[in-house]
Formats: sequence, structure tokens, C-alpha cells
Amino acid sequence: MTRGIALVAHDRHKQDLIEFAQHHREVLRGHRLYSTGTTGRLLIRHADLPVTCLRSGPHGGDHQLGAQIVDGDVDLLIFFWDPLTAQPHEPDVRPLQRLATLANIPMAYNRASADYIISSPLLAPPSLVAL
Ligand SMILES: O=C(CO)COP(=O)(O)O
Repeated sequence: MTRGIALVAHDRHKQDLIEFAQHHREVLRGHRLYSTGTTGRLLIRHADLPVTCLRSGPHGGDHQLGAQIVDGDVDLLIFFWDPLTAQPHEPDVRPLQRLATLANIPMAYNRASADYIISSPLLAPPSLVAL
């Protein structure tokens, strides 16, 4: 079943997300992918993934993703946020995390969690699921 997956990273963790996306490219390609603007463009260029790019996070992209979660279009949030750097758009980041929690969708805020979740049989492409 195709899912909506949001992929987002703050600047210091964009490289981590690119490496995650490259590693799990085949699984990710089987789903609808959404990203905030800068993250999405990097994933298209460096992981060759068909990502729908929203606005940049500090310019409303986090809110757009939050709305998609509310609408049921996004089923999984992978968000490598940066706990060591103050973000000027912190007031935008919190609602995204809050709405994802409220909607009870899986969330991965670091690489280890993302690796666990993306390995779920629920996300495997049909060709990889044993019949
Ligand atoms: O800041 C972000 C999420 O809060 C990410 O936004 P960008 O992908 O546009 O850098």
C-alpha cells in the first residue's frame, strides 16, 4: 500500500537524511514523498527520488506538512531536527511535531528511528513482500 512520507531535515542534518534516502531509495520510491523545499531539492538531486517539494521550512513548509498530516495525506514523518541549534522558525517546528503526535502517525526524529520504521513490512514494496 502506498503511503505518504514526509522527509525533512534541519541544515546540520541534511547530509544524514540524504544518506538515509540513498540507502532506502527502493523502499521510498514506492511511496508518495513530500519535503520542505530545500530538503526536497537535495533529495531529488542526490538521491534521485520523486519528491514533491513544498515551501522551505522557515517560509511555511512546516505548516504545509502539518496541514497534510491533518488531511491524512502524510502517514509517516521523518524529521531530522537539530536539537543543538536555535531555529528562527521554532514556532513553526513545534506545531508540526505536535500535529504528528496528535494524528498518531509514526515519527522518526533521528537516523536510528528512521531505519527501524522504514524497515517495517508495512512499507515494503509489493515485489519484496513474500507471497
Ligand atoms: O527548516 C526546516 C524544517 O523545520 C526544513 O526546511 P528546508 O527543507 O526548506 O531547509
